[in-house]
Amino acid sequence: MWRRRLGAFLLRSPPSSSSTAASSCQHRRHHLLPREEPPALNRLARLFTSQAGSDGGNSQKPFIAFVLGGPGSGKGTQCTKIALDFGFAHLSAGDLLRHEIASGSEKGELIVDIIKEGRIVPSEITVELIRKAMEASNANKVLIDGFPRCEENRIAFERIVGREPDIVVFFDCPEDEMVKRLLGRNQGRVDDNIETIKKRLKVFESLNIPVIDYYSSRGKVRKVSKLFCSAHSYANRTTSISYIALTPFVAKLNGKASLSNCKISICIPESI
Ligand SMILES: Nc1ncnc2c1ncn2[C@@H]1O[C@H](COP(=O)(O)OP(=O)(O)O)[C@@H](O)[C@H]1O
Ligand SMILES: O=c1ccn([C@@H]2O[C@H](COP(=O)(O)OP(=O)(O)O)[C@@H](O)[C@H]2O)c(=O)[nH]1
Ligand SMILES: [Mg+2]
Repeated sequence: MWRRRLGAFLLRSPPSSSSTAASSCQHRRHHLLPREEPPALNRLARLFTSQAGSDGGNSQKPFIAFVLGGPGSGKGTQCTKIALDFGFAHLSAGDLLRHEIASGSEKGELIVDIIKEGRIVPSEITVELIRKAMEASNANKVLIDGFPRCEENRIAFERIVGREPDIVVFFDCPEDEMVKRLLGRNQGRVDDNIETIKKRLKVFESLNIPVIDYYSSRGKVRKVSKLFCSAHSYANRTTSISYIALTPFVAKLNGKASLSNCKISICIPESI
């Protein structure tokens, strides 16, 4: 009785309006975030069925999932697990930038200053690093973690790579939880201090949320709700939830035609 199914938390309505793409990284608030919906596993079944017949995995193009969420929302943690379990290549935009810094290049000097201030690195630098990493990985399923950070990033990616993502997984973590996690992350990062964290949170709200709104309006966003993102004592379940966000698509890629092959629901205590 104290348990309920939650697969449907991740299912969103189909696109209801056209894009509101901005041409540059502007500061603004947004109202098109995906809605929470009541349980409806039949909708999941329909979604799966509608995907199963399409060109699942046979095309030359890799399947692309953008993984977004505020700083400290758990993107990297979840991507590592998804990559292991589902055979995705995990490309972290932040790690690619930090790698460039570590290489001692001139570009790296510019990047480190921007990261210290919590600002966004010019699109052409990041997109080029991602494009090269995608090419080098030669993977047919790619998680792009922490990118695009703003509308300008998104537009540059779509122009240069010539693709939209297939889906966008969004970790909607409460701000206080993100701050707590970042302050405890202990990876010696130049940006995990309270001053920079405040700036990063502002940049996330004003520049990254519009990207999520945009993809939401195109029906691509699978949101992991605040409730589950903040459930730190249920880290494994949070992982299961990100599986659910991806499962219909992974099943499509694997060419599986039966729902019984998918992890389509999990049970959690009502209390969290
Ligand atoms: N569900 C969770 N509960 C508690 N701590 C978490 C959870 N997910 C991630 N963390 C921790 O929070 C910090 C930030 O996680 P990370 O995956 O690096 O987030 P992001 O990539 O979104 O910034 C890390 O120290 C990580 O171990
Ligand atoms: O596409 C990107 C990804 C990251 N960053 C910069 O790199 C920092 C760290 O990004 P990362 O994704 O590693 O941080 P996280 O959100 O995982 O804490 C960000 O604050 C930005 O300054 C950026 O400019 N563009
Ligand atoms: Mg990260």
